Amino acid sequence: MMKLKSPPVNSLSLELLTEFAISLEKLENNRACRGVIITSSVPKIFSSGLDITEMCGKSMEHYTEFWRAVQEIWLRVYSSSMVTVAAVNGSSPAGGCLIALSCDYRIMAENPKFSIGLNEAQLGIVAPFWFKDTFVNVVGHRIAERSLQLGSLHSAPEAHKLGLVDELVPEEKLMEKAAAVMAQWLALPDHARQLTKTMMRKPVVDRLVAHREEDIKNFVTFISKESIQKSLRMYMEMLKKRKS
Ligand SMILES: CCCCCC/C=C\CC(=O)SCCNC(=O)CCNC(=O)[C@H](O)C(C)(C)COP(=O)(O)OP(=O)(O)OC[C@H]1O[C@@H](n2cnc3c(N)ncnc32)[C@H](O)[C@@H]1OP(=O)(O)O
Repeated sequence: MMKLKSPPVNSLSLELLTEFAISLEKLENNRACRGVIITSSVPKIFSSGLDITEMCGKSMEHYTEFWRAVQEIWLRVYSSSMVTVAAVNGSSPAGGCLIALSCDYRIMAENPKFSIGLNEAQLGIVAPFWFKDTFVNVVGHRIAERSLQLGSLHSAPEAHKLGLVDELVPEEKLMEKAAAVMAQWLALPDHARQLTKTMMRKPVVDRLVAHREEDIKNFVTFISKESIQKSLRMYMEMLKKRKS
């Protein structure tokens, strides 16, 4: 099991992304480890997505390093040879949702206050093509298009209805259910499951691998624009105001 632990909201900072990638690599290289449940140890939050402070007021070099780390975590989770189950025990906007979408199966706590979705448009930013591709592969084109254009955050019941999460369970049963799902998936021979997973996901993975540097350049150019920086600052201020 891998528990995200970076209070207060598990925002995906460069440090957390790097630690996450190292831990995944260790598991991946351990032949005895055939599956991983990804969850959070922060109450009510799975992950608040990318750490916005990493994308505000920093240098081009920093944005480059940060975005490479975001790509890396997606490549590792999405193309993992292990069975990956997301036990979504709290809200999971944007990058947090991407982590869950990249797993093989998603179980979410049945709490209508928890929300999940790719809400980038609400921040004035655009989800990159590989976020979009991952989303489309889970929910289909129409639902992904509407949800992305509106930057929707869906409540847990709504997310289940849309197929964004596979199952809802009472919070106290989440880990038990995740373990049961893992056992079910691990009952199959690894090679058949792994080859099937690769067949289904390879086109999307290859697309980023082929355009990785271009994608970084795009991100750095986009995020460095004063208008985008202004939107992000305003969004952070809104988060802080909402609190007080
Ligand atoms: C070509 C260009 C491509 C660009 C693609 C970019 C792709 C990905 C985008 C992202 O992932 S951007 C991140 C999107 N995330 C969000 O919109 C979530 C924002 N946060 C929230 O909605 C809430 O914080 C929460 C997660 C629902 C939790 O609410 P709660 O009430 O429990 O906590 P808060 O009081 O709101 O927050 C505590 C503390 O954390 C700060 N914070 C929250 N989220 C982030 C974040 N993502 N990054 C950095 N910091 C975050 C928040 O401001 C509070 O700070 P303080 O006021 O305590 O200093």
